[in-house]
Amino acid sequence: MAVVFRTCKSLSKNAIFTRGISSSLRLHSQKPPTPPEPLVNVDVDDKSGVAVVTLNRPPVNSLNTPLLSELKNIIKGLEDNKSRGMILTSSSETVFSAGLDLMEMYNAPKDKLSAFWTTLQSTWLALYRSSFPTVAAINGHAPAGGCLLSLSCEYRVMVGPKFSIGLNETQLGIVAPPWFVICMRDVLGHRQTEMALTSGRMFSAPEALKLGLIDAMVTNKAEAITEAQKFIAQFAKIPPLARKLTKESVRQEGIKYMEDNMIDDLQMFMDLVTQEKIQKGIGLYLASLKKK
Ligand SMILES: CC/C=C\CC/C=C/CC(=O)SCCNC(=O)CCNC(=O)[C@H](O)C(C)(C)COP(=O)(O)OP(=O)(O)OC[C@H]1O[C@@H](n2cnc3c(N)ncnc32)[C@H](O)[C@@H]1OP(=O)(O)O
Repeated sequence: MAVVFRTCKSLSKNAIFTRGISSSLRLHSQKPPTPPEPLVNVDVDDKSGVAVVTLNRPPVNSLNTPLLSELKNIIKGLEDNKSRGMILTSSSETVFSAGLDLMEMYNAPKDKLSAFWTTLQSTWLALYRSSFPTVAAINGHAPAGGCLLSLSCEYRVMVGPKFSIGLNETQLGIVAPPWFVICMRDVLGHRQTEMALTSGRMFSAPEALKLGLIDAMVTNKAEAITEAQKFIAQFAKIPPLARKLTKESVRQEGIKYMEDNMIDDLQMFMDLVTQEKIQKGIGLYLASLKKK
């Protein structure tokens, strides 16, 4: 495996300016700080050209603006490099992603909320319409936004039996936006989507397999990656342009929905998330998670 690019912008400045007592600017030298761990890692296999993209925001890979931005940049980089495929997974041993970072939505100023949602929209669109084959290797729990990322890929392999997956928004008193619904309907069909979404049900991996919410269940991450590689390998002889255009055609409803409704969708989110009772609900939910 060769690392092609890392998205972490290292804090390479080794000097800072501070304002002293005399108000004059002084230059202090200091040791270069250790660069923070990238929020998303990418490793491309030299032989197959397939990228393993690993969410890396402990403890639960909750999706905040910087992580989503990094993910979007990586997908764009893979597009530019005519990637042969992407496997999305997690560095955690128990959580694929806990979904949207609730801290980003709690007591946040409007400009931050807006930047958060628009980053989510564009990252989702980049993943959903990506030209290369995509597989989620779901090696842990995948509630809400974690499930959305998985549904946006073309194939889902999940480590089971103990992890769970689903769009649980209604259980939290919030509403899954229409593009979340489209993503689930793409995979489950109308009736099962209605049943799953109205109850906000989380499915164990075996239940998800039976329903078709995931395509395969394995017992560990290494097997998940191997299965994902096998899925992608079947496209080796399919002309990439024909594949890309066909995927776009099949996914046209979701793509068009987002392209035509970005602003309305943002407005819907802002109207909902800024309501007092929603804020109270998010606060209580966060407190219940921390109390566990
Ligand atoms: C109004 C909005 C309108 C429209 C938006 C609709 C779309 C929403 C989509 C979403 O994605 S909303 C997010 C929904 N996510 C969840 O319900 C998942 C909540 N988390 C869990 O169920 C569990 O954390 C887990 C099963 C994923 C993992 O369990 P475990 O390994 O036991 O970890 P902990 O629960 O102890 O969590 C560790 C740590 O992380 C914090 N945390 C967990 N999830 C989130 C999150 N989504 N956002 C922010 N922070 C989260 C948790 O509070 C713990 O914090 P500590 O400070 O105690 O370490």
